[in-house]
Amino acid sequence: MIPTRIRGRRTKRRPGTFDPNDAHRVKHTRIGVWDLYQERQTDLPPIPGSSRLETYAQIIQSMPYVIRMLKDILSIRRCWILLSAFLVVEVLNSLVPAVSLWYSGQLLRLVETAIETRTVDTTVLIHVAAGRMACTIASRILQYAKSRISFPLNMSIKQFYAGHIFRSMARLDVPTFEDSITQRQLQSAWTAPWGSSVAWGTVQMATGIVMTVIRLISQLSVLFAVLREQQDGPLLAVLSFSQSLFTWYSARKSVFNSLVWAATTSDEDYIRMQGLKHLVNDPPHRKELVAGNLGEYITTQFCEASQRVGDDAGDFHELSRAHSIKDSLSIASILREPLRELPQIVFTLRAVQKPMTIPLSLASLTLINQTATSFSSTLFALFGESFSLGEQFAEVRKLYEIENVPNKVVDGKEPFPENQQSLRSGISVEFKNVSFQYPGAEKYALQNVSFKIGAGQLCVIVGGNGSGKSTILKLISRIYDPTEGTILIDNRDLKTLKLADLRSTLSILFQDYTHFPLSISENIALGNPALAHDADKVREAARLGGADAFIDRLPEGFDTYLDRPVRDYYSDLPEGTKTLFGRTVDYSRVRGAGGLSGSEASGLSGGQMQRLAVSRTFMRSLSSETESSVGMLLFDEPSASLDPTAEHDLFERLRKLRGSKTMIFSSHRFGNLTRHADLILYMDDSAVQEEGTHDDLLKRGGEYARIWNLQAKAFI
Ligand SMILES: Nc1ncnc2c1ncn2[C@@H]1O[C@H](COP(=O)(O)OP(=O)(O)OP(=O)(O)O)[C@@H](O)[C@H]1O
Repeated sequence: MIPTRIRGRRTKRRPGTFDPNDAHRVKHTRIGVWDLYQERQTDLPPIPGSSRLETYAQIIQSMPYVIRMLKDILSIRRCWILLSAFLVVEVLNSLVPAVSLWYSGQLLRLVETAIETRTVDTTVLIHVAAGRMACTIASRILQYAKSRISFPLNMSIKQFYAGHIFRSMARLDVPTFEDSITQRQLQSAWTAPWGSSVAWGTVQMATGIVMTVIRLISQLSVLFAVLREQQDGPLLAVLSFSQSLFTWYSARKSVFNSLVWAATTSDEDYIRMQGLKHLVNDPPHRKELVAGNLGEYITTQFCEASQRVGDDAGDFHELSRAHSIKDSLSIASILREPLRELPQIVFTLRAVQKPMTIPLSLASLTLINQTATSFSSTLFALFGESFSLGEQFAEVRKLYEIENVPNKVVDGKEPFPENQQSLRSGISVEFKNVSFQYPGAEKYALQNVSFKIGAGQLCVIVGGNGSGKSTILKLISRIYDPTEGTILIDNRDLKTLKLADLRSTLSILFQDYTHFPLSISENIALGNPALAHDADKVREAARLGGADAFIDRLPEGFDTYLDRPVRDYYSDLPEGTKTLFGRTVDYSRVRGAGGLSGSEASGLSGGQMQRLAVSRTFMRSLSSETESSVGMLLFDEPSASLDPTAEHDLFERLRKLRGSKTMIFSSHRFGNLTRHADLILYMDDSAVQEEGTHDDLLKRGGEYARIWNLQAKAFI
């Protein structure tokens, strides 16, 4: 059990080490996918709160989505049983205060009879007193049952919606994903408070409000019936209500503490899920995700991993909270409530013994006092909840609307290519008066650009920084659409072609390539999801990309995670603890803070990173099974971080392996590549200034020739 006792002080750092394997001093607990190690006799700090989501919309507008959400929740396995049980427990729970009040009224009546007639029915007295006690115990047990049912219900709902959101996000293109409105929408759907889901929060809030109303009405009816004939009732009620308000306010204060504990997970599927989540969530990966047609594959992978892990796949703090709830039904906690009631029972019994000396109004006071405490806090909760209901329903609407966010790059209808075999001899591409502005940018990245690259040609685009080279490659792969002009692929308008078909015929290495927070093997394999499980192909691609040698030197080889997407948790470790769970302890992090951290340093050089990216491209374009599915290879500065030998080797391999497919390079460097090019486009100021072969351009004596001579002289 994780103790949750709250203490208002921080423990002092002390010398020594924290060794999770020291069974004498450290206790191990398994919580879902997490292993928690606690120094004995220490507590886990409570989890800090999180902010409310900002939304403003009408309940009516969101109602169809709320109904759909309910249908979805009921369709989840086990959920309708859990939800029914949850509702039954909630209804019973909200009726308990009224029943309890009724018993108190009966006690009052007994006192009244005792004063008037000097007699008491002992059997009824015992019956009523026992009933009153049973109510408090029932209330505690119902609360426990509620927590136990809520947890699996929440987890199932959360898993369901994680898949839903993941799918909605994976299908978005770059301009839509970069759009700030879409970003906000995704953010609110993905990051719910306390790791719970919007859907579960809505269920809780809606049932909470209904139950609060039931509780208030039943309490009020019973109180009215009981106090009908009592004098001084209103005055006593006002006094009691102000007292209970004060109690309610002061009970809200809490303090945090920090003690020695650490938690880690070694669940492969959970770690991978977090990696995939980053992949779909982080903007730097979006281009490759879109161009690589990875959406469907990673969604399947995520859902499969999610299914394998099941409900254990939770954030550490969330699971630990549930774990502490599970163990919180102690004898002391059951007795606490009855003990609080004891004074009233004792008072009543005394009233029975000496009816003449105790004024009846004192008994009424106790009753009203007690009711007021629960009544006022319930009423306040109701106010708070009804204010947020509209907001919460709007969250549900957003949750469903993200699956309908239209992509800005509109899909074409025509299949491509007509003949798969034709890809072997490459694809032609033509720009006709193309101009392009990045969303939100004032300047044109391309202005009135026209050129034609024939099928099977090797084209090199050269030019200074910001001249528009990368933009040409992004437009060919429809990461963006031109603002003006037309692009033809094999003489067909690019926009009419099915996006998935088009992208599967292209293999692109972006200049600002990213690495996914997954294993090295998967980083390469995602170049071609169809062959992702073929370890030999992955190794071959790594060899062609010049990455196999350094990967083999890594302790975990191809299984190495470049960025471990799941962090370890620890708090107040003794200073001597340099490593934990085989990894370096990072003291700079806020200790015990929840959520996903930034990435761990991968320790690879820029050149090694680039080799990995090139390997991914090889995986896509040069595996024999898929040879015919790629007809054009696009490389944006593939050798920027490579040393001269590695660059030379890479170009040789690329030239040999491309066969007769079209290949386009973007480069700053003039030389090795440009001399072999069928076509050179020299770009400057967002436009193509010169075009032709190396010899043509040298003869022409323009800017290309000038820069070539400049570079050649530098090596003399
Ligand atoms: N995502 C973007 N949003 C806004 N402007 C952009 C974006 N990407 C590029 N630009 C701008 O568009 C212009 C062309 O950029 P592009 O990346 O095509 O140039 P480049 O020739 O590839 O440059 P480099 O050689 O430095 O890679 C530049 O002015 C650049 O600042």
